[in-house]
Amino acid sequence: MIVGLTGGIASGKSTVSHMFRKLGAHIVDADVMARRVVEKGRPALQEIVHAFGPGILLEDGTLNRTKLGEIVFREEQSRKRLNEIVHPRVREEVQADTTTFLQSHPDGIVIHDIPLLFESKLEHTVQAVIVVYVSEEVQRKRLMERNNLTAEEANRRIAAQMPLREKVQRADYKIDNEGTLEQTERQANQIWNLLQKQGRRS
Ligand SMILES: CC(C)(COP(=O)(O)OP(=O)(O)OC[C@H]1O[C@@H](n2cnc3c(N)ncnc32)[C@H](O)[C@@H]1O)[C@@H](O)C(=O)NCCC(=O)NCCS
Ligand SMILES: Nc1ncnc2c1ncn2[C@@H]1O[C@H](COP(=O)(O)OP(=O)(O)OP(=O)(O)O)[C@@H](O)[C@H]1O
Repeated sequence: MIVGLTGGIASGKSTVSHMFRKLGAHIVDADVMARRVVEKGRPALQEIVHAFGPGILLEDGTLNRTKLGEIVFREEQSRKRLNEIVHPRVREEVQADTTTFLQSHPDGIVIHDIPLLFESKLEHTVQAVIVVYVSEEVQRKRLMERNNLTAEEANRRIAAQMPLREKVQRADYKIDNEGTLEQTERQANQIWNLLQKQGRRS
């Protein structure tokens, strides 16, 4: 069974995916895949240099993620260009990892942690979608603290995604991550039990 886990930037997807991992899920993290496909020597990195210029690399030849982030969260066209380079490769890696896992664990639950699941129209690739949500105020505060951003920078990143309330409306399961980690974990446990029942039925 494949389940999508999504939300807004800094709404708590990684926090929740760690909880599901502890419960026994196999997690496929799109952010991890997106880092892997742009490592030194990979064709996507060459394409990024072609599109954004050699100044987008650090001295050691790896991607300057801070600089690229500043560009793409400011300019929609640049973001689209980067997405065109990175997303098809991330999709391939997600699929390959999932196939390999399910071959050896046919009854396992695979969770696709994909921040842009709805934006990229990937709902049809999963059997259920879990959305992790917080209010926009808490989202901005946690994002500013985690990434050391100004309110304006954080707002630009939030605006680069579908509004979180729209994602909540499309969810099969919702996790309110505004409270304590214990409160979040309780919701994750309940959903895990429901997913196991759903898996046995299908
Ligand atoms: C712009 C980049 C270099 C910034 O790197 P950085 O290390 O600062 O951030 P990181 O990759 O950890 O992403 C943090 C969060 O930003 C959000 N985000 C990232 N890319 C995008 C995007 N293209 N559009 C909207 N939101 C995005 C996601 O919520 C993600 O979880 C990087 O995010 C990137 O390569 N983005 C393009 C690939 C992508 O879309 N990744 C997201 C899921 S596949
Ligand atoms: N319930 C909570 N209480 C307090 N802080 C939290 C809670 N959940 C998450 N955080 C913190 O909020 C920040 C964002 O959480 P996390 O990294 O899990 O979000 P994410 O949705 O995976 O982010 P991204 O989209 O950027 O990958 C982190 O610094 C995390 O430690």
